Amino acid sequence: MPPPPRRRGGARGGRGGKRPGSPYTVRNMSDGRPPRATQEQGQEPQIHATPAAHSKPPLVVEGQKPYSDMKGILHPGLLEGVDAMGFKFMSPVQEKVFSELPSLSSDCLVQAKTGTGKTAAFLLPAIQNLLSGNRPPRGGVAILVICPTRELALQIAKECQDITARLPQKLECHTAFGGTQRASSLKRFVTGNPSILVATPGRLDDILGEKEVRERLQGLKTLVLDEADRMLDAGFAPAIHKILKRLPPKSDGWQGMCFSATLPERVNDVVKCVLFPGYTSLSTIDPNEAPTVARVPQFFVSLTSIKQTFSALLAVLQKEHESNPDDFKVVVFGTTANGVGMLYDLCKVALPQFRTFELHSRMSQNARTRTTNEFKEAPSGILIASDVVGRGMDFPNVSLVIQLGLPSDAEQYVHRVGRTARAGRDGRAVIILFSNESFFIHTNPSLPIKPYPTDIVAELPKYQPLVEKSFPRVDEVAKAKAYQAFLGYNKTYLKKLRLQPKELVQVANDYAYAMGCPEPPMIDKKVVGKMGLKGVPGIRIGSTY
Ligand SMILES: Nc1ncnc2c1ncn2[C@@H]1O[C@H](COP(=O)(O)OP(=O)(O)OP(=O)(O)O)[C@@H](O)[C@H]1O
Repeated sequence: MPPPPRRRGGARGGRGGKRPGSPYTVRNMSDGRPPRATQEQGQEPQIHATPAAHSKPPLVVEGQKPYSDMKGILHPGLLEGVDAMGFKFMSPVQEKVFSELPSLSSDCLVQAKTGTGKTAAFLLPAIQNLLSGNRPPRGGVAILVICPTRELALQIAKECQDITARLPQKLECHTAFGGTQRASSLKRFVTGNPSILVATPGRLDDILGEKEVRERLQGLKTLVLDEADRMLDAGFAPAIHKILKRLPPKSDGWQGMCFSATLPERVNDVVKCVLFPGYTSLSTIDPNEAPTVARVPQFFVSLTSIKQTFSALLAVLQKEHESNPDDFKVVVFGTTANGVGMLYDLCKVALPQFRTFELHSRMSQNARTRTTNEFKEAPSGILIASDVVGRGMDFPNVSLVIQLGLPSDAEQYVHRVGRTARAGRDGRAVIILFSNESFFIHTNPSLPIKPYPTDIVAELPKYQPLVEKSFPRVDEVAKAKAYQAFLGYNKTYLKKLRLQPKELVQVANDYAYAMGCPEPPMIDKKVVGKMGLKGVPGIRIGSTY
């Protein structure tokens, strides 16, 4: 039985208000210079406006308070700003923050589902706070937002720019993230008047080494950790702690705000570094409910062999397209950047009828920003992506999310699913796992993932010829890199996959055969050593690229 046709946001009727149709620019540590026509390597990235309001139904459900109720609490310029963005009513998390925070400058830990307006829920109180007289001297940063990825930093800065666009006095929002020229952007920052700074941890930590930058942050009023659980996990926590050491001490009284769709228990132990004891904890999620959006039917396809991976991906894409040809904007998540590069090459060859996009950390920042903008504006198409856009990114109208391979944890699964069904729309999600990865479904029973409604596996032989015909046209180096990345990624999950190193190599070799490789690509001796796979039979030592 094919999946039923989907309804998209229409039941809520009406559309959001008008948004300007021209591209917005976000300054990257700049002081308001006009947008560039093209983007040169290392120069300021620009992010385009989310497409005009005609594609954007309101996020709100009946019974939410209108923003007009905030007269006298929010600055009239901010109210005009949100109105121009099409925000007539507060989303539940926005309403909760305004009604339940003891004051707009209170410390808080806030959880709400993906795509429900958390960005405005932290920007509005923080900016209002700044406007109410809590402004540091000229050139000082009042609001610092730290988030995990460059794309997200640009997106948050753009939303900040939209929100503040109608204020009588311009507030400069700067960004700081890697992949852009450090010296010139730093100069713009220290010579500008940056009231708000949106940054990723690596570059922020780096520029805080400069005395002038530290001085700019001495009057900090609000620190926001967006995707707080990610910012405080083992990967980012060391950088965050280093950053905190160079900011004014918490005892200076700055406000701490931590936001995420997922806040696992362990976060409570670490948020103390930015929140005072007694902080307000807010959630719009019932504790017995899964933190995925209820409107997203979620399915899994369990493969008997890794060899079926590619035919399964093509099968799911084609099936989903057949059932909803007019509503087909898809994000496919792979597990590694090189794996994503190869999948993109495959899809480009095998599915020429669709517009395909690729986005991962091995691309230049310019290419990443360009693809982000293009996919935001595309009415349909397939984005093959790694986790650089797994959290926070707001690509309008994504109708389907496919995850190919094991997510690192339940939180990552939830955030990826959250790229669909945003701002009140509907969406679907499918995860494709091979037998050893299927434990993910059983070990996360709270996730509402059901078997895919049709027996995809039985139909795979139909799709195999397309895989076999397409792979000879995919670059051999891309395949070799994907193979190596597959081994490296899965090596870290050996125990969970219930595989011995030798068995993993066999699985990886099957993956290579499925890509049409006559024999497994060679791997450099040093790399094999680093992976801890030295001496494991089945690996071919040598150099492929
Ligand atoms: N009050 C509102 N009315 C209409 N649209 C809104 C409102 N608030 C936010 N939106 C829109 O909803 C979409 C999702 O918002 P946002 O990106 O802030 O979600 P989020 O909760 O931060 O998601 P994630 O958990 O993925 O980071 C955006 O397109 C935003 O412009």
